Amino acid sequence: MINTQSQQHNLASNTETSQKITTVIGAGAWGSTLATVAERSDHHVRLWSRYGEESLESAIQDAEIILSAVSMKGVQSVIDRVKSIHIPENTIIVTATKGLDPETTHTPSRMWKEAFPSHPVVVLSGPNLAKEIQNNLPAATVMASEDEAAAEAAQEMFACETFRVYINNDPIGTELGGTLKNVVAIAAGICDGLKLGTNAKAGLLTRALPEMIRIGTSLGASSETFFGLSGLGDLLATCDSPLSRNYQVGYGLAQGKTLEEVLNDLEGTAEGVNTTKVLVRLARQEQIPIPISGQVYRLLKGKSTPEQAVQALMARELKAEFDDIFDD
Ligand SMILES: NC(=O)C1=CN([C@@H]2O[C@H](COP(=O)(O)OP(=O)(O)OC[C@H]3O[C@@H](n4cnc5c(N)ncnc54)[C@H](O)[C@@H]3O)[C@@H](O)[C@H]2O)C=CC1
Ligand SMILES: O=C(CO)COP(=O)(O)O
Repeated sequence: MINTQSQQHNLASNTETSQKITTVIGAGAWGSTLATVAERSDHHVRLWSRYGEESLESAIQDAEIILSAVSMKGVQSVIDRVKSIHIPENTIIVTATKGLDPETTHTPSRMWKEAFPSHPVVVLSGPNLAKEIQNNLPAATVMASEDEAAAEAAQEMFACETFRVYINNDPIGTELGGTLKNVVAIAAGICDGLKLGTNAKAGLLTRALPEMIRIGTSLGASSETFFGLSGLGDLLATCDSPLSRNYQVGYGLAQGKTLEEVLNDLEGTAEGVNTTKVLVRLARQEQIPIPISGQVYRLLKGKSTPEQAVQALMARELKAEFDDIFDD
């Protein structure tokens, strides 16, 4: 098992000549887990950490796939570092980060594609709580790319008995499903922390999905993708599990803790905190209604309490369930 972020590891044996090489950048919870998964699939895996001794250049040399699993705040600097090294144009870049860039509002796959326009870029996203996968429990995920051959190569590289990998051709939808559900997971944690019950939770998640779809389709995603593993699938996983860091943030806020206190106690990264801020900016720009995410935003900013957020959502103007259903 991989248990340190401070070293670069060769996870497979030294007989790398006949094996395909995957380099995983970022040895946090998700990067370490994905390195273990690729090793289970019998590939040669290198796990690179910024704290390790091996240079990035040496770690990515001859890699067929470079997978980035760093948190959002590290994406641009990792891109810049990889860009300073020549990588052949057939090297596949896989991004597993679930976040939005606070400067540009762009997704990680868009940032990678802008930096490497000639390289195939694949998004990995799905209901994938790292701890369960580390414990070898079965899970399914999606590799999404406009380049089918690249998605298939990544699928083959990571699929194993306990990790079932699907492919699709909607990278932006796949990426936004996994990213936007982190905001909803904060709301779900609040809902459970306040003990609002099963009906409230079902109502919350069901009404949150159209918010995700409205934003996603405005950015070019297909609405169908949000009903797949990376959308609805990841909503179900993250919004119902105390393993989720985003859920833990909401749960802690519902206990009356401040955001600072919650984040101090948290193990790892809760991307939903930053994503909420970027999402609200995006929604304002595009004039897209996102009432649930908007309440999460107010809460994170300290502008309302969890109880006030619930009241505000329940007191909204009454409306039809689906837009335009009574139009001719
Ligand atoms: N942990 C999980 O269950 C899952 C996490 N994800 C996503 O994967 C991403 C990473 O999550 P975790 O591994 O859980 O977070 P983590 O907090 O455990 O690890 C983040 C990693 O990013 C690295 N990093 C940050 N800035 C960097 C920089 N400038 N240069 C190089 N490395 C840098 C850190 O050193 C650390 O190894 C997040 O976007 C998260 O949403 C996706 C699916 C599952
Ligand atoms: O994305 C995840 C599961 O698919 C992990 O969720 P958290 O980042 O909330 O822990």
